[in-house]
Order: sequence, then C-alpha cells, then structure tokens
Amino acid sequence: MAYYCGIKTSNMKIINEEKYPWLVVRSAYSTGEDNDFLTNDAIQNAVKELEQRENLVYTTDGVHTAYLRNVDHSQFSENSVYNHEMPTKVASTAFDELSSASVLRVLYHDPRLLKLVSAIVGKTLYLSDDPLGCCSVNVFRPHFHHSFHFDESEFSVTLMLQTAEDPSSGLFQYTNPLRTHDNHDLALEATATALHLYDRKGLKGKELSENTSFRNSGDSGSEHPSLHTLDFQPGTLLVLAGSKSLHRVTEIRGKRSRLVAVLTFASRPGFSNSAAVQTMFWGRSLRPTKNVHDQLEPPVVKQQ
Ligand SMILES: O=C(O)CCC(=O)C(=O)O
Ligand SMILES: [Fe+2]
Repeated sequence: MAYYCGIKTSNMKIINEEKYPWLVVRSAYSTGEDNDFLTNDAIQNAVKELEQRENLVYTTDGVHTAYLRNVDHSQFSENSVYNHEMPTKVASTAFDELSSASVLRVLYHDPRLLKLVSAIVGKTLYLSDDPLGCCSVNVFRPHFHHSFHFDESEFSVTLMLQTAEDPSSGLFQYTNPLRTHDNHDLALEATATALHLYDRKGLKGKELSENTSFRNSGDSGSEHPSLHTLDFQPGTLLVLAGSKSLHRVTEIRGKRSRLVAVLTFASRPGFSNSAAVQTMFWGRSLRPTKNVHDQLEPPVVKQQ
C-alpha cells in the first residue's frame, strides 16, 4: 500500500466526489470548510473600506447574455441561447476606487497569491491589466442578483467578505466547466440545457433552440450539467475558471449587503475585460496602460 502526502493511493475513492465534485472536474477550488484564508482583521478592514464607499459605487441594472456579448441575430436565431438575455442587478467597486492601502490591493499584488493560484490551476498565471476589473468588489444589496454567465476573465479568485443576512440567499452557484480552453467554443447546447434545468423562471416558457439534450432525455439524464452551491463563508477563497463554468449569484434577502472581492488572473500577460463588459459593471471603460500595477510595493531586498 503506497501513501503519498498522507493520502492513501489505492482503488478506493480518496476525494469525496459527491461532496466536492469541483475537485474532480477542476473548475473551482475553495478553501472550503476551514473558511480561513483571510484573517478576521483583513476581512474587517476590507468591509470597513467598502462600507465607506458602498453608496458611491456604480450599480448595473440591466440584461446580459450568458456570454456577456452583444446579441447577434445575423448569426444566431431568435431562440438561440446566444441571444437569450437575463436580468442582473449588482454594484461593484472598481480597482481604481480602492485606496492604495486597501488590503485587497495589497493581497492582489502579493506574489504569494499569484504563486498559490498558479500552483492550484497548474500553469503560470499573470495579473490582469484591466484598470477597473483586475481586482474589484461586488456589492449585492437586498434584492440584487447576478444571472447566469461566463466571465471574460479566465480565472477569478473570489473572497467572501460579508454574507447576506438570509443564509439561503445570495448563493454562489456554478456548473462543471462547459466550455473548453478555446474561447470560440460557446458550448451552446450545454449552456441552453443548464438554463432549462436551473433557470426555468427566467426562460418564462421559452424553448431555446440548442436545448436538444434536455428535450431528448428529460431532467435527470446523466449528461446534464450539474449545478453546485458553494459553501461560501467570510474568509473563504474560491478559485474559479469563470470563463468555462456557467455561474450565478441568487437574489439577496435580508438587510445586509453581500460583499465579495473578485481578483482576476490570466494565462497570458496583458489581459483586460472588453470595454463593453467594463461599461456594464463599472459604468465606464478604461483601457489598460503600462502602469496599471505601478503602485506595487518595491520588493524587499534582504541585506546579507
Ligand atoms: O459575487 C460573486 O460571488 C461572483 C459574482 C460573479 O460571478 C462576477 O463578479 O463575475
Ligand atoms: Fe462571474
């Protein structure tokens, strides 16, 4: 019997795949039950900064498709999931609105975080050059929600800072990866099926044209994308392949705002969200410049 790092290697299942299917499919990883990636001091500090800014941040209140792209009736039918729009209401603090001493800015620029996320996803990653969206904070006030979508950004580290008052609301839900690494792969059929399974209310009886597997095999077919709900407590860190996994945040109930920091990473240098996505979430667009991360603390050189 061989043991490796305390994990027994045999035919038995080591990972509780029912409970942690995302560990198997590798679309999302979280610090899970320990919920302690951030210290309480850091959480309190970040929440305090957000409370001071909360009422100033831009709120988006409109519709978007799962792909966060413009509808295209010349290439996709009226009933294509590509053209299916869903409502979202969420506010977000852009990177350039965070103070330079903000714990989130400092964390984003900490090389240990980049190293950690690169190790988790198994490739060299780079900070995003998006001057607004590289590191932002979502503010979900009561009744806000974010409909199903794929991010433009390849990987996001999200950190729960403050949950909604009603623990059954403001849930982060995500599918296994539906799209491949190729950005042109829209996974129309799997996406349409997921919406039929998990967002029937939003479809209001509409049949999406790509939804063939749903029509052919009913609700419980094994090929259907499953939906996972993250145990997302203050301090929990999630690494999400957001451009491949369809995900959403359910409506917030109760008086307290749900606050989640979103730190983004890319497998190539120079990534930025499109101007359209920036405008959707921060009400303006700002293209990357060479000095986005100029406020980086100079490296500490130890004297020998
Ligand atoms: O607030 C969250 O948990 C993540 C929201 C989200 O999907 C996003 O900001 O793209
Ligand atoms: Fe997202």
